[in-house]
Amino acid sequence: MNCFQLENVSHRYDKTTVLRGIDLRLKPGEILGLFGHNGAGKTTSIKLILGLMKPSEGKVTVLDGEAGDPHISQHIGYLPENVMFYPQLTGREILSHFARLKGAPLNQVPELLEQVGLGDAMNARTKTYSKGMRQRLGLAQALLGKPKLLMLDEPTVGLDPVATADLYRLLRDLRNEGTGIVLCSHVLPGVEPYIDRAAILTGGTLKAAGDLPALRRQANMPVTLTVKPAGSLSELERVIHQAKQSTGLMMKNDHGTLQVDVRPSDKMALIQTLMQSGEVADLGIHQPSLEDIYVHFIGSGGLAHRGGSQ
Ligand SMILES: Nc1ncnc2c1ncn2[C@@H]1O[C@H](COP(=O)(O)OP(=O)(O)OP(=O)(O)O)[C@@H](O)[C@H]1O
Repeated sequence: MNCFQLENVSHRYDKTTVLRGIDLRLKPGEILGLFGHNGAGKTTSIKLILGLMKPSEGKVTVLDGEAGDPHISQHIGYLPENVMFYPQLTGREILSHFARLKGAPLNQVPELLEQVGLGDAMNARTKTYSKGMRQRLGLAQALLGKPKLLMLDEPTVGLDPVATADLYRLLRDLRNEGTGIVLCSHVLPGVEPYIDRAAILTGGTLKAAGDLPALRRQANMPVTLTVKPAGSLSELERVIHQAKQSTGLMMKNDHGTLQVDVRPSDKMALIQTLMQSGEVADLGIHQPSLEDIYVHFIGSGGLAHRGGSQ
């Protein structure tokens, strides 16, 4: 079973095409990070999976059924980008209301509020909640009924670093219990260890999708070696220049340490040359991070989009 599958999906608002030929799927027990600049098409993709809209072209399958079918929707949890609640009601009252709407057992309510860290505040009116507390209440709402597919649009907005780490840990637990999770965001720092795969959208097109090693291979970005000389820096530079892999190498002296950018396929050979030279006191290897990969795929077009109208 797939939690969802998009097959050659395109979508238009009036005459403007905002998604083009998207192929993407999510398996149970997997966390997919859906990343893209403002206006890339993340929310539109989510709305299609939720069945709030039909795609202009292509097919959307959710939990092996049709997107929007109420029998399917009851197994989906959704945290929208902007959560709003009745200010006069308490967190507990609000969550109980959503539980009734969703047909979820009411005894889940206090349990979930504890789980998201609102145990002490569940009987306070939400007008007294901070932004982060409202976000946690939104998350509790999304978790009602133990969804098989959980879709979170910008879930870390308003959360402090500790709450963000708590959220990611909670998502990992749910993932381990078999929930398929979509984490939709343009906030990348910190998310890398918690996702299984990333999909990078730009201008309505899926630029890349896969786990981090696959994305690294696809991007073929250089690996950076930080090399500390055992003796003189110039001798170390000479060894690197003479190395067979030196074509296209970028080298920079950073306070007496060399930063060397090397193609992934040349990395091991260069490390061997360096170690055999006896000129290396210490060596660090820095793979491109998710943020580096994102910037690589989004490119300057992404910068233009990010400074765009949204
Ligand atoms: N209801 C709508 N009618 C017309 N155009 C829309 C509508 N909703 C979104 N769009 C346009 O579709 C494109 C994709 O928007 P979408 O909200 O899916 O992007 P996003 O990646 O979620 O962006 P953000 O990170 O800013 O939330 C944008 O150009 C946006 O202006």
